Amino acid sequence: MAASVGQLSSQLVSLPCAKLESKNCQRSYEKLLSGPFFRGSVPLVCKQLTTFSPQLQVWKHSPKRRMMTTCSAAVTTGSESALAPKVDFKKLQNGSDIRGVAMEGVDGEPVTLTEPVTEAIAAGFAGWLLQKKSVSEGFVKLKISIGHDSRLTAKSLQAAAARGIAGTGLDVVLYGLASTPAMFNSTITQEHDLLCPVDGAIMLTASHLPFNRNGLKFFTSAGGLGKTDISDILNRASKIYESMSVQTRESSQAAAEAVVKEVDYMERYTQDLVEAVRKGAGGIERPLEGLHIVVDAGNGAGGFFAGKVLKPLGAVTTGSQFLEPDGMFPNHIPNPEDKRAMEAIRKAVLEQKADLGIIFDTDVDRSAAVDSSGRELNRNRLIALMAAIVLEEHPGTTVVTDSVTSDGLTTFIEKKLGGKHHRFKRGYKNVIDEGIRLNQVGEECHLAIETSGHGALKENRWLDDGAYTMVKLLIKLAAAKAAGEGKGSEVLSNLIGELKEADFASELRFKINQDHPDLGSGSFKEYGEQVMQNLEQLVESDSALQKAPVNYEGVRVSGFGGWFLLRLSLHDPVLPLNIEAPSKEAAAKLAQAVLSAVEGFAALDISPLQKFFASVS
Ligand SMILES: O=P(O)(O)OC[C@H]1O[C@H](O)[C@H](O)[C@@H](O)[C@@H]1O
Repeated sequence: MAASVGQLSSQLVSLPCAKLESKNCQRSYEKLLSGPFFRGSVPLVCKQLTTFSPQLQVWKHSPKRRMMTTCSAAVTTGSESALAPKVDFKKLQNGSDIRGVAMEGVDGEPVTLTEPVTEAIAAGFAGWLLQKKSVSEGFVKLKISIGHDSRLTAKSLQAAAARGIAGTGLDVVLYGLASTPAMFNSTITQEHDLLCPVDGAIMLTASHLPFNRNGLKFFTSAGGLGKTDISDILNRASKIYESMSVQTRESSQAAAEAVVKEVDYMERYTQDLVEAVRKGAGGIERPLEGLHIVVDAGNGAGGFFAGKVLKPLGAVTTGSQFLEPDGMFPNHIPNPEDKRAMEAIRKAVLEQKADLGIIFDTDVDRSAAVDSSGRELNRNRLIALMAAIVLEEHPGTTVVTDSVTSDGLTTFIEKKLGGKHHRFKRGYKNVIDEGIRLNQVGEECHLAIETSGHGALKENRWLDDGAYTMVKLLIKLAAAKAAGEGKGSEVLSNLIGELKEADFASELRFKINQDHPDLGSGSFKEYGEQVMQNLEQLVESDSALQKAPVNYEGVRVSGFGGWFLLRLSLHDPVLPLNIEAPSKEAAAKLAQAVLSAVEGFAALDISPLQKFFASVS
């Protein structure tokens, strides 16, 4: 662990010193320094590099280094001033996650998730956990595991989080590069040699967000923490941060040096995935023998899946791509909802003539697939596929999804599969919590899944695990192969053969300008509500349009053979509009209805609608 990282000033960017030792990261930094993000940030980067020069031997021969070391920017080392910036911890909350800007590099995005802030948040989590556990179990020395994705700030924030926990008197186990679901699993794995189960787990990740961000997710054996607990932790963190001094940070550093241990937990986690496929395939050791499956990890944390899961199961993985972690994400955004990302894995499948393609987001809580014909199995199609598999196992069960799912999906789940589609709200935590709630009130539900690719199964403790979602597809594929049924991934494609899809689907996002006088003294949320109320009134007076009889979020309307949903974004001052229709003309009619309702709202940027009309005319 890089101890001197602990002396970093919060005003400086956190450089992942350990990461710079790898060629990959060196390349990433060269790219960062010569790329468009670097403009205007020279003095700041110089400051950091000067500060960290002992650890930056690796840059000695880089031509960029001369430029950096000749910069006259003052060197800042750890001091009282390191904690001077006031931090609004509440602003770091993003639903049930914590997210912030962890490094410089994007104009107008100052660093908010510094090392001292991360240290305070981790200490806040430790305090929260201590309170929970001591209430229920009496005093025991608790352990917290920490893992991270491939981000450039991963190592330095991991060190900061370790200090925060150790300073509270708890033990710390570092996993290094890990997946979000693996972190949850570490709270339930029973294996003394691995120091498991841990009492709490932290994953450092900002999912698919740009390279300069990072964040924290928290788990206990009861699952991921919810919004209320995150607010509580941030409250505690704010107080801890205010009382931090050089002395307290030094003693946390000393505590960390004494208690931090490292463990290869991913070895165990991947073994569990391998065993799950073997078991599902009827106990065959290499059930994927003869299948060619390519993986695209988008340079996130999911590269393990090819070598540690697919290969031991017998699959050929030639042509798998972007498996090496690289926090600059140089190839595409690791996001199975992203068109470029899906195109990249589609191309790989077709070029390799592979049977299946698998793609993960950065921290592997989301995934999608591509069949052997190059058909993308993401969004509604992935939900339909998972519903088909789960409903074979649990006839009649309810499937909970987010709000932007299609009407075709409802028909498929209810008419073809005989299940019940419960279309709920956007947000993976909302969807998963609703699945859990339904079971509690006596409605059987085995699958809760979002179009984003977050999918959670009751059989997997309601954990949204992108790797486990793929395990379910692999079991199906292995069974078909053993039975000599179908070629490639036909068995998967056939399962959703009757899913009706709209010829036209689009998502437009209207920004609300929070500084616009039209907002008056109200919030953007209130403004968004007004827009939606206006739309609702207009729909009621238009006989061509029908409001959805059951709806949990925004305004969902059917008409002209299609539907639209206007809702408030979960996090941003944005109103996203989803439209699906049988033709461009029908889509234009639906969009026209929305336009008439929103055009009077001056703070709303409706230019995406104008562009939309231009594209469909
Ligand atoms: O409401 P939006 O801006 O579309 O964002 C909604 C999305 O936000 C995050 O990415 C969550 O992880 C997703 O679960 C959620 O669906």
